[in-house]
Amino acid sequence: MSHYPALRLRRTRASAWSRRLHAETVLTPADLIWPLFVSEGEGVEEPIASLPGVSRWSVDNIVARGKEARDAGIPCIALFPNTPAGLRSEDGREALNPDNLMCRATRALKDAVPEVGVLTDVALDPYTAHGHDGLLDEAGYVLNDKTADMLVQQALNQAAAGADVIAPSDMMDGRIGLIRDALEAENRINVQIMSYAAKYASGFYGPFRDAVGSRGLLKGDKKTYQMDSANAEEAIREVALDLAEGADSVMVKPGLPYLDIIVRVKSEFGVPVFAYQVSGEYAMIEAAVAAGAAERDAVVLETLMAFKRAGCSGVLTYHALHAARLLGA
Ligand SMILES: NCc1[nH]cc(CCC(=O)O)c1CC(=O)O
Ligand SMILES: [Mg+2]
Repeated sequence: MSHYPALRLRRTRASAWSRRLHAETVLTPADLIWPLFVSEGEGVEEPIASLPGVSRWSVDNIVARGKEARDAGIPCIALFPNTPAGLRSEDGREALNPDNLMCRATRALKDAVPEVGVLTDVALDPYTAHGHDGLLDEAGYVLNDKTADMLVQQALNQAAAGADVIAPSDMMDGRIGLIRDALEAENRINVQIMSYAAKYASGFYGPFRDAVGSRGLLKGDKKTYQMDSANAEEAIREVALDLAEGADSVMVKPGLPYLDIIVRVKSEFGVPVFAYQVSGEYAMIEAAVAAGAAERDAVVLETLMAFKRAGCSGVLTYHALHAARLLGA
């Protein structure tokens, strides 16, 4: 082992070509999943105040975004609906409607840009009148098994519309195995499941709840089903169960505050791990940029690289299109 002055770690950093040559991690457009919010109507773009730069789009405009994704080299889009108020109910049954917003957007995307993957969110919160991810008992507790039965039907509904990846974000116990069995029974053997396996009850979801219209409806919090930020061992158990039940990949969410969880999951299981850089994280970056405290391009790419360095296969990020264009297809 040589020492200074023979050993100088700055030597390989001295020029751009050498920094590129020595980079341990790469970030490309292929690492990005772009979350999009779907609204009713035609030709509609609805900006979301708490998520500056992000809009809800009607199905026709979602197709246009799909083409942008393809052209920028983004492999996959994630869809979330802003269900019209009149279609929200106690049991969220609109989630099972084969012509709901998600299914229409999925069909339109698979029709127009089949080469882009479509990942659909399985959870009832965009469809319930109370904004929770499942069915409530009289005391307001989210019922696990009855909710899981609904989630299975919701997943089958999305798969029938053409979803490539089913992504349950509800945190009910046992739902991955139930969904996998149901997909097998319908012979949808190549539909993937990306489990939101370690999803924390977080203060970083606020702008998302504005985007899907559930913030004003939500009573209480989601701490009886989403994880406690104090816990890491429990995240390992969640991931182990979802993998045993048939998940193809697992997600950690939110992103940057939970990089330690990503590292542990990756080293423990060696499976594809994804991070969701959530709405509040996006909003923090945009607020810092607006305040003149940060330069957007630099912090966007730096945070996305952090996920790759931690071991992620990819990242769901509202900055996906911007980042993909910076990186070049
Ligand atoms: N099923 C709910 C869901 N799916 C994705 C997000 C958050 C994503 C984001 O903040 O960007 C949430 C919010 C919540 O759990 O209340
Ligand atoms: Mg679980």
